[in-house]
Amino acid sequence: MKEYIKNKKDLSHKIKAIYMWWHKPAVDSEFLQSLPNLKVITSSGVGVDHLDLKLISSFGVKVANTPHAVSNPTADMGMALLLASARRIVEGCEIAVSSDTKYFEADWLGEEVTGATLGIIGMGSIGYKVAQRAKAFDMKILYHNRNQRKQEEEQAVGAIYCKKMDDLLQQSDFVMLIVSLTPETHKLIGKRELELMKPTATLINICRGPVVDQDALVHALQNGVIKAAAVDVTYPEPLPRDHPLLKLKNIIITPHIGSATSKSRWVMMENMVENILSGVNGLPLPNEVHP
Ligand SMILES: O=CC(=O)O
Repeated sequence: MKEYIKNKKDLSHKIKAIYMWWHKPAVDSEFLQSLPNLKVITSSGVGVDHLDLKLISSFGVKVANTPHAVSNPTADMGMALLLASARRIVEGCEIAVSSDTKYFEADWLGEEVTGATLGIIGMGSIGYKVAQRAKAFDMKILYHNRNQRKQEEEQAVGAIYCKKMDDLLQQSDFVMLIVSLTPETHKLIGKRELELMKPTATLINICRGPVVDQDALVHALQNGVIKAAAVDVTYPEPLPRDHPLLKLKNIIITPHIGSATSKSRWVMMENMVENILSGVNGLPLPNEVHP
């Protein structure tokens, strides 16, 4: 795209808005300088960790995202990973299709989700939707968040606030990560945090790979520090084919598909169009993200 714009000087002056589809194109100062009349950048999805918001704002350009498109399907994905991990669905599928029928005789058990404790780290809109789903499974819900939710919101899903993340880690059977990736949340879960978790617990990550120290996770899964993990995100994506996580039986890895539903893609496109139309017409952006 950069090359295209460089070769089309007349066009670059006409561009007022761009949409970014899954973090592309890369936006840096050279790119911003080449588009002097740019007013708005709208990014697909909710995470904006790929954008330097301060830099973009210094060029007088606004940024918007599409949070409403992704929250339901990503919450569904969190529950899908939780259930799949607890009931060992992927392994079970391998057993069912295996030619080795001896497998069927193995003493092979999963964990019950009903009544188990779910610890949600990051109680934004996706986190809250996970809590609504978990309530229907009669799970006990703990959450850690920068700000405590309103009492009526907590009561509606039966969620208990843990001011200290450590308390949540120590008490949960399933810990689900749903935070934005920022300098504060980079490697939020490392060796110390994994060691605080129960040896029977499962870590689920549906936000961003670098929120977990992946080397520490490999060590924890190899040595029974925690029981299992289920992650929709890693670093890098995809993992190199010889990565130690790919060799483990007690992890489920999916290829960053939290919002990958046909409905979500439609809503995303609609929301991006709304953001662009508002931005080029000088109106407030429906989903502006502030630096
Ligand atoms: O990863 C997906 C998103 O940021 O929406």
